[in-house]
Amino acid sequence: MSATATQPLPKNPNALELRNLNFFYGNFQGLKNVNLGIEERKVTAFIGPSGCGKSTLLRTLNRMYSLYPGQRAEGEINFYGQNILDGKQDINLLRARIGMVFQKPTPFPMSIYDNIAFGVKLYETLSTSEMDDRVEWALTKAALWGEVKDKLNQSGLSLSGGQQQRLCIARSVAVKPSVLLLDEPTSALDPISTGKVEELVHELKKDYTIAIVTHNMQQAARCSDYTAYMYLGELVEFGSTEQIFFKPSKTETEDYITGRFG
Ligand SMILES: Nc1ncnc2c1ncn2[C@@H]1O[C@H](COP(=O)(O)OP(=O)(O)OP(=O)(O)O)[C@@H](O)[C@H]1O
Repeated sequence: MSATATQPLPKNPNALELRNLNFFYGNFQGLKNVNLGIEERKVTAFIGPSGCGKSTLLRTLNRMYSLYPGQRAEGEINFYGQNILDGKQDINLLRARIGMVFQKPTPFPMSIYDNIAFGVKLYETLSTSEMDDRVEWALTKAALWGEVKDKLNQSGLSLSGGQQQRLCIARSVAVKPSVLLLDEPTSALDPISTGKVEELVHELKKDYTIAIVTHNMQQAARCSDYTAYMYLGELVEFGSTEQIFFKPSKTETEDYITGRFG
């Protein structure tokens, strides 16, 4: 037997490393001492019952919370070695490098083309033809180009829900992030659109590190390489998706996975 057949594949470096991460909504502690590494160019899923802190955790990863007074994070979130919680971060640049897609599709009330170009213009000065290329590239990455290439001047709001969500993914991808945070990206979509977004996640992980919050256990099992099970603000268990689903080491995880929770 060759050596490679018995050895685990080498891991990619971690894009993000959370160390003793605590998060507070005023006096309420939403995350409790979370430690976790998010591997580069893999999909990490966050699962757990409603209110366990999945979205809170995702929102700390690009400091989305800092838009809201009274919310604060303590500890470290090292993004390729740099702690993004320290005061020196350029938040706009950080959000370009760590993009986020929300549960409900949120296209801007502008054309499909401008939905993509708008964010790019904040960070780069491109010629018209370079911008055309970037728009096509991002829409192709988001598996939407074929459906919209003849109507780029139509409003983004004229698209179906599933198309709008892929437009939002294209918008994030267009600024060439290294990490994509997806917060229940398919919960407002029908099964066909959900399937398309899941295929897209699979494609995108070749180039991007992805963290996805989902309520849908099958989705976590289908899409992710790693799964984190959270409960009451704590990270209960983290491991390969196969291990978490087939050999969870904690009873709490097993109860949740098998539907015995609650
Ligand atoms: N703006 C806020 N102010 C105060 N508490 C909040 C706020 N947002 C969330 N929380 C609380 O923080 C905890 C974690 O919420 P969070 O939205 O992260 O959970 P979740 O696991 O994503 O839940 P769901 O699956 O229902 O979306 C919950 O107890 C929630 O009530």
